[in-house]
Amino acid sequence: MERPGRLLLQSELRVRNAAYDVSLSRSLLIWKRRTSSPVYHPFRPSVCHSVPVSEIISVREEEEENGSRQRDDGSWKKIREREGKDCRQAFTVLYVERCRQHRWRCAEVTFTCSDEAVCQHWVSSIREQLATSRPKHLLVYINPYGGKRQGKRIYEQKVAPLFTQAGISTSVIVTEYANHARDHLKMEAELKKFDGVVCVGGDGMFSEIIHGLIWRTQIDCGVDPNSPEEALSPCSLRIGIIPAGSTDCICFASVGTNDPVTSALHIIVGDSQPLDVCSVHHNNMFLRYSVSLLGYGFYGDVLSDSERKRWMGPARYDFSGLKMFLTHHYYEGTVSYLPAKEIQTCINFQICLFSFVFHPESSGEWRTIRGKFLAINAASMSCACPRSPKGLSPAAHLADGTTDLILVRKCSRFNFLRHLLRHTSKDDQFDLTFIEVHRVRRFRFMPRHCQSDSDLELDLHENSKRQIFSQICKDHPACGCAPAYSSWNCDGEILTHTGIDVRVHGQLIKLFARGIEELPA
Ligand SMILES: CCCCCCCCCCCCC/C=C/[C@@H](O)[C@H](COP(=O)(O)O)NC(=O)CCCCCCCCCCCCCCC
Ligand SMILES: Nc1ncnc2c1ncn2[C@@H]1O[C@H](COP(=O)(O)OP(=O)(O)O)[C@@H](O)[C@H]1O
Ligand SMILES: [Ca+2]
Repeated sequence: MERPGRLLLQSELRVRNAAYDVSLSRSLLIWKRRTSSPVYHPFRPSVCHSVPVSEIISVREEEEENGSRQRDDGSWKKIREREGKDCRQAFTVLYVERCRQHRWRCAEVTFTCSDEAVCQHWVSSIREQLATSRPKHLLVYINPYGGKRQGKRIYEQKVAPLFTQAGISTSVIVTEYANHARDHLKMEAELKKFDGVVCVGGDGMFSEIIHGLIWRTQIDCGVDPNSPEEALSPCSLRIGIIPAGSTDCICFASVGTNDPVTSALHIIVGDSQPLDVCSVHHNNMFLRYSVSLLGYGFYGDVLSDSERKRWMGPARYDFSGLKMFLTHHYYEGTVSYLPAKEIQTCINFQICLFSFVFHPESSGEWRTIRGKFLAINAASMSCACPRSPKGLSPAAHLADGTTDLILVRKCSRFNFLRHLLRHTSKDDQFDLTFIEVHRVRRFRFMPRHCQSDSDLELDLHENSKRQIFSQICKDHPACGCAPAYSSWNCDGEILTHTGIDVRVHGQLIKLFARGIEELPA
């Protein structure tokens, strides 16, 4: 248990008619049952409770009348005074309770005191301790069409009541078209009025929010958002994600679950988790930002194919995933990357599996790999999601200024299936001869048909053969000859260019989250 530190308040209060010693410090609220006899009671239920002050959701005053509680709206006070009943003051503390799989729920405990002044002192003391780093005014964007189209209902039924309880005021915008939220943040939103932005939707909706917020921040700070070499200014507003999409991997990988109530509670207690953002350029022209997966080949093809099946809801990804697995296309190209240099081996192996602590500014030399790939994936975070609870790159860090470049070389369908299946089990999906993983700060990709003249000359002979074949293949799709290009899946959006230059901007944004907590053994 955490050490309580200097006590701010200590009283004897009652909980469900039993006497408790209750104490408040800057870090903990503790209530300990008073035992009338010193005799040991082996069957007595837990007698000492403690809650970190940082995990108290709110406090409200109650009035207790002969055991039956009433909310303090004034009306009861008058009746009580008139009738002179035996009344005591009470207050209720709402706090975070941990459930299975990183889920949080709201629990409550009501303390009764004999003295009204004592009660008020407790309420105001707890409220004073809650003041720091918690948001008071939030700007909420809801995508009503994400995932199973439940965004609006999820927000209204599960999230809004908690915000009200915690005294948070909100401005809610239900989007009317794609990029509505992005453009509102870019041009209209009065950001000074808010302590954070809430995104109700999936990864695509989150992507809209960060594009709006990052662009706006650069303009406000006088930074050119289009330049690939410029150091971008970090965004000061934190972003909360209420999961209501199809994959929800950004929420899952930063909170540990895709549960709207858990997310709402992380927002209320004011958690803060920095996040790396990749900028993607093509020939010095800005294309997009990415925080989760940038995937060429398999994941690009799955996304392109699934967009036409949006009516299927989240199941479209499984359908297209199976289809693209069977299609088994591979793509040729050159990947170059700047490795992140390790400076210190990770001490705690249990947290970081194979990982090291990397110095984000250090650099090695650019390295180049040419080959035939089923997939080229850059995971800037683990990309854990319900489909793959450990994610595409289980040891990726949320905010270390690096991305994990995963190269899946051309291999048999059987081997690719082994790789895919390992995403869902404890087996290491990288421990296969056709997989390579590099932790990088920057990388480039060039599909074979865009390579330089000298490269092209080398390939000329093969190329002309290929062009003839690709014509034949259009007419005879059954021949199985692979197309030359895939597309990039950039956090669930399709990129219009295949040759890209990617750079990681360490800790460019912040989430209302705390990363995935280690579960007690
Ligand atoms: C055989 C089982 C294989 C399971 C392999 C699962 C790997 C899943 C890794 C998922 C990484 C997700 C990264 C996040 C991407 C999102 O940004 C993005 C957008 O999300 P949004 O719609 O919420 O806005 N989502 C996606 O691009 C979805 C990717 C989903 C890929 C699913 C692939 C399923 C593969 C099925 C292969 C089946 C072979 C079966 C043979 C018998
Ligand atoms: N009101 C709207 N109408 C149509 N599309 C929208 C609207 N609001 C947002 N979008 C777009 O919907 C897409 C998918 O949203 P998202 O919330 O990520 O759901 P999903 O996880 O199902 O893909 C995003 O690209 C986003 O830009
Ligand atoms: Ca990272």
